[in-house]
Amino acid sequence: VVNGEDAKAYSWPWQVSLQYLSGSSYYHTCGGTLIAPNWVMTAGHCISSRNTYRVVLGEYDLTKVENSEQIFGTADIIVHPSWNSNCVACGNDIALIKLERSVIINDKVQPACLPDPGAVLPNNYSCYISGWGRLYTNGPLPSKLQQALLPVVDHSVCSRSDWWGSSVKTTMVCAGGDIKSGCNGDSGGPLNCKSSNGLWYVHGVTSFVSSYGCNTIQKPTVFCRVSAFISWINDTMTRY
Ligand SMILES: CC(C)c1ccc(NC(=O)[C@@H]2CCCN2C(=O)[C@H](CCCC[NH3+])NC(=O)C(F)(F)F)cc1
Repeated sequence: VVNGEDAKAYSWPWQVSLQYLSGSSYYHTCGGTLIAPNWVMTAGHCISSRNTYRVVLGEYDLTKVENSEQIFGTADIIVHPSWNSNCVACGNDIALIKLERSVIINDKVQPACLPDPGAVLPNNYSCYISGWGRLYTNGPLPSKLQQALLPVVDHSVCSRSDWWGSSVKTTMVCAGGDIKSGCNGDSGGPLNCKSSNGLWYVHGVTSFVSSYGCNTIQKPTVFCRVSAFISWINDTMTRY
């Protein structure tokens, strides 16, 4: 997250650190969202069949053991069947991870609410991105979870030729476009949006930023629009 701030510890209790095994150590590679006691939602581009992953919940400072962490192996990983790793512009950048067992729900680990099917947020609606992605383009990863307020940019603006043009589809959500943005390592994490009922809903899965720089003006962070995939999510959680 570029130009964000330290999140309050455990204030996004559905935030996940997806980590891959390299040698004898695990490394943070992507974010994710807990959506059920044994299911995590992340980005399709975070998954490689060559990797072994683990999922950490109740995480805050990646460099410390805080005794709130719950660590799980994966029982199954289902990448959206229409995800094409050669075409991030095509969308469908979403995957589901079935955990080897259910999490212990507590004040630091809770599932997120998902939006109603088809729900589209209006231009300028305030949402927060959260993650342990780079603090600036080509910069370091933070230790503590970061967050930044990113206003939603509706499709009509986001698809303007001097914005993302036809690279952005209606199955995506744009947010930001100024000096705040997601950055590499935030992939797969949540776009957290507060509803009028006072609950937080995850409307986006962090998908891409400009390859010219994470916080490039008029290149908002682009998210997979969760409300376009509710049926697939429910079907998949039922079938696997
Ligand atoms: C739509 C198309 C023109 C396009 C637009 C933007 C990109 N961006 C990028 O490639 C930049 C550079 C590093 C990784 N990256 C990204 O945007 C990666 C996803 C890459 C998926 C494609 N391999 N995502 C992230 O870094 C993020 F923002 F989700 F945390 C790539 C392609």
